[in-house]
Amino acid sequence: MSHLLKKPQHVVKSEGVTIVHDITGEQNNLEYVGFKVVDLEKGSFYGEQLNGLECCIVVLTGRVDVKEGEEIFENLGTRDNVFEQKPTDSVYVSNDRIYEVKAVTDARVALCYSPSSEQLPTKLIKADSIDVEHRGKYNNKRKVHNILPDSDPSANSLLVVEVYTESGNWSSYPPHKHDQDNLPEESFLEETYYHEMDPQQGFVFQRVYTDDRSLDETMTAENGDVVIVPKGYHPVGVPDGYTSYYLNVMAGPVRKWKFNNDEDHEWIVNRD
Ligand SMILES: O=C[C@H](O)[C@@H](O)[C@H](O)CC(=O)O
Repeated sequence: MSHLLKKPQHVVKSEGVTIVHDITGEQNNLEYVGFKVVDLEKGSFYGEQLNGLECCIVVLTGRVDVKEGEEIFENLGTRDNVFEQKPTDSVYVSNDRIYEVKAVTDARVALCYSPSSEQLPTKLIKADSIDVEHRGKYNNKRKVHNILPDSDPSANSLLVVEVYTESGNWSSYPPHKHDQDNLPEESFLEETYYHEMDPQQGFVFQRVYTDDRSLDETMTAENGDVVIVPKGYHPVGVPDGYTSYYLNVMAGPVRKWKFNNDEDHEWIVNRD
């Protein structure tokens, strides 16, 4: 199995709290991006101190309260299943703060981390404030919820989006990369993909590859899997009959999403 593919681990942390994915610290081969998925049973709590990291708490499913200092954001979340395709609520929490999530219902949250040293205000990113973007044509149509895009100055290094790709379509396509710290030509952003499938037994094909093919991994990502993108192009293909969801976390030395398409496939974009 590719070293870039991470299967759900489901580690019980405490009563009612299960760590589905923990891609942080030693087990993380990324320098900028960290990622966790946590399942919370109704009434349970999960919290942490953010030393030198900022975090975007994305309420994937269910309802939660989020507390940071004197701030309490209650009954966050808009959906019981990501495939309701409604934007959801998120909370941005900056470095050196302590937050706590309480599950109002059974819930699944994504914790998206990146380095931060200039403490910024805690911010509720309401579902109804999310920019919904329709990209692509022919068979590369996809819908993007821009949760923390680089146009939003609320974070220091973190970028978070979620993407829906319908049956028979491709996304992150034509293949593009953002692995050069060379602005204004290209930015260097590591990336993670948290995948879900509808129906659940579905899968997508994801390739992660570089121009010189020194990295060239093609993976089958199933429901709940995470794919790590340290560098290179990273297209996703969705088989007929299934809908793909993924949550992207990106971060690097500069908080700018400036990518370049694989020249071999640039023609895809230029069709009428
Ligand atoms: O670089 C960003 C990620 O590859 C996805 O967020 C991608 O841009 C989504 C898409 O436009 O298909």
